[in-house]
Amino acid sequence: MVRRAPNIVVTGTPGTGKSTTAELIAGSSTNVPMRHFNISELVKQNNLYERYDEEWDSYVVDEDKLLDWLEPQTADGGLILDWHACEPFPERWIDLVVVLRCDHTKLWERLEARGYPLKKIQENNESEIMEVILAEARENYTQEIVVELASESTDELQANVERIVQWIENWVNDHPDGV
Ligand SMILES: Nc1ncnc2c1ncn2[C@@H]1O[C@H](COP(=O)(O)OP(=O)(O)O)[C@@H](O)[C@H]1O
Repeated sequence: MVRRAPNIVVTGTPGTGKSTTAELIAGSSTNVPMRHFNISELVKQNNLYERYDEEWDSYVVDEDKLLDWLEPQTADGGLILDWHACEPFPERWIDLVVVLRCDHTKLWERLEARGYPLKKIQENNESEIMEVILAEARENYTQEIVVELASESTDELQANVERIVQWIENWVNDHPDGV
């Protein structure tokens, strides 16, 4: 199957703005239709988990099941994979990895507003300070496709969406026969 539109990962610590960004990209009026896959929701809806972890109030993803489910979807491209991890996605599927970043004080406020328990806020805050997801992206994908973007204000949100949409259009123009 030929990929006629790129597959993009939008990753980052919870609260950095992945879903907001991905939704806006998918909703942009462009001639390249992109589908937003919120992986956490998708895992719940399709039972792609091993179990529910009560302590962390989250599902433990069955990565084999997730990848088997995603593989046919990725074949013709046009996916935005929105998740707080990127390492499981095979490099051959992916054309761009966007890592969203947010100042840890702002992130703390966003997670507090979301009603996360203190322990979960602290864990995510620390992960953002330690650049865990950025390191994961850099370790697992060729450097040219990894882009780090600050997402701390609505101006930045809008600029990021415009930049990614433009990147998608350029990709399609540069690959008239797909990849
Ligand atoms: N660039 C931004 N500037 C200001 N607020 C933002 C920005 N990006 C996201 N938000 C807000 O932060 C919260 C978390 O965003 P969300 O997209 O759900 O993050 P994630 O999907 O990474 O967990 C939401 O309330 C959202 O409106």
